[in-house]
Amino acid sequence: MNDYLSGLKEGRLKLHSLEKEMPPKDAVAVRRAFIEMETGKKLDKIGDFTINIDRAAEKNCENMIGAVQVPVGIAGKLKVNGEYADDEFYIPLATTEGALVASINRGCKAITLAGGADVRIQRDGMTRAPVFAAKNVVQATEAARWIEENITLLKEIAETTTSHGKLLDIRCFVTGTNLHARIEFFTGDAMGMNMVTIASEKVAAKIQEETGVVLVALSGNMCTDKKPSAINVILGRGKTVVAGVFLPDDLIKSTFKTDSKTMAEVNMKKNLVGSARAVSLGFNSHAANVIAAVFLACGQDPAHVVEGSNTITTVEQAEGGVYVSVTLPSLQVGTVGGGTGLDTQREALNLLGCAGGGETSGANSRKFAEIIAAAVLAGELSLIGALGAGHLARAHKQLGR
Ligand SMILES: CC(C)(COP(=O)([O-])OP(=O)([O-])OC[C@H]1O[C@@H](n2cnc3c(N)ncnc32)[C@H](O)[C@@H]1OP(=O)([O-])[O-])[C@@H](O)C(=O)NCCC(=O)NCCSC(=O)C[C@@](C)(O)CC(=O)[O-]
Ligand SMILES: NC(=O)C1=CN([C@@H]2O[C@H](COP(=O)(O)OP(=O)(O)OC[C@H]3O[C@@H](n4cnc5c(N)ncnc54)[C@H](OP(=O)(O)O)[C@@H]3O)[C@@H](O)[C@H]2O)C=CC1
Repeated sequence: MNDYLSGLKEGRLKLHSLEKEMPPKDAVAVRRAFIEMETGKKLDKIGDFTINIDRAAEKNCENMIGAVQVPVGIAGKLKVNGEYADDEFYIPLATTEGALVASINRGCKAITLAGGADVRIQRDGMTRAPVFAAKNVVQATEAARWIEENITLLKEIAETTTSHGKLLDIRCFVTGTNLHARIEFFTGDAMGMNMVTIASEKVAAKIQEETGVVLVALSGNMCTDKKPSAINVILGRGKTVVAGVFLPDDLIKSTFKTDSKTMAEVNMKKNLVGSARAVSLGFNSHAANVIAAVFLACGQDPAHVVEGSNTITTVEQAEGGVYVSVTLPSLQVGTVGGGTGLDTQREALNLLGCAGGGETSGANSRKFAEIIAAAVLAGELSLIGALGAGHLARAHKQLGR
């Protein structure tokens, strides 16, 4: 250990090269000891964890020194009436926000008593949008036309890079001399960002070769990855999912201590008018809370909570109750790849019955997406109910501090 520490101190060794000198388990320990030595801060809690270091240090995290732990709670059972998820589920939620699990749990109870959440996937496609520079608007337009006329050729080229990915469509956007090509792929059970980025590089090279426009950036932000954007709301990204449930008046009263008129009014004035006045892209109460908690528990890319937060919630009064729905235009999830292979995250996915590849390609990631949409519906119901009953502050006083 001391030799390595002095090597790091003297610059003979680099922190990120330790895995070349020793097994990942030792490299992580040496790196942590060096940081403790340099800073004088103890890291023994960060150094105490159970996930497999070999996998994490090689595939998920460079310069690894340990892991932080986030408490995982359970909500449910939650009955989901989906095309891929058709069962009752316990939902794993990683969070530090007191009252969140209780709230989602309450929503799950109401949904399950009401017969379950109906869930459907409207669209399934992950996107990458390279940007090209043209000499003038004529060349930009001609290149866009060439792309649209040669999608079959570009599809063949893209699919030489992946056995699971399928190119579905390319939409071109010309802005002056800029050409953005938004390429959409079916990515099976993977969330797909690495897959589509690798495939898009080959597609972009062919476009450049055939049309003379010059690739400026493989991601030109019209994808749009990890940023709020209207394009994802309108065209979708990842999975576009809709979930709904009818709640009868007696169930609203017994579970949420409020009534249908109040829930509809809270939704209209808060989620629709309030969000419009704020020019928010999220017309919901706290979809991001549910998505973040499931994402952390199940090894998803946490930055994709941004896209999930553009959910739209509706509450409509109907004969004898309310019909409540959530629409998630861009939910990006995978059950293989990324962080899904880490031991604890895989266990959480396994609890939902969707770890790994599905029986047919994409079946597991779609099942997972349907479960998340139903859980978002549960969270929305409970928070709207709590606001209607005037219980939000009380709940967080009792459970969150
Ligand atoms: C806290 C509750 C659920 C109490 O709700 P309640 O109705 O007063 O409690 P209850 O004792 O009558 O229990 C009803 C059900 O709630 C669940 N429940 C109740 N307690 C627990 C618990 N300890 N652990 C697990 N589950 C619990 C459980 O399902 C229970 O049924 P049971 O199983 O007993 O038949 C309710 O007041 C509530 O949901 N409040 C809202 C809290 C919330 O949604 N917070 C979200 C985070 S806020 C935020 O981050 C976003 C925000 C607010 O800023 C966004 C915005 O701008 O709107
Ligand atoms: N590169 C980028 O720009 C970005 C990367 N990311 C990161 O990308 C990672 C996720 O990328 P992703 O491509 O999902 O995962 P991986 O890069 O881990 O690749 C998943 C691979 O698994 C293979 N595979 C095996 N079984 C299946 C199956 N049933 N369905 C689909 N694929 C299967 C596929 O191989 P094959 O293709 O050969 O069929 C696929 O390419 C995350 O770590 C995320 O943080 C996030 C945003 C941007």
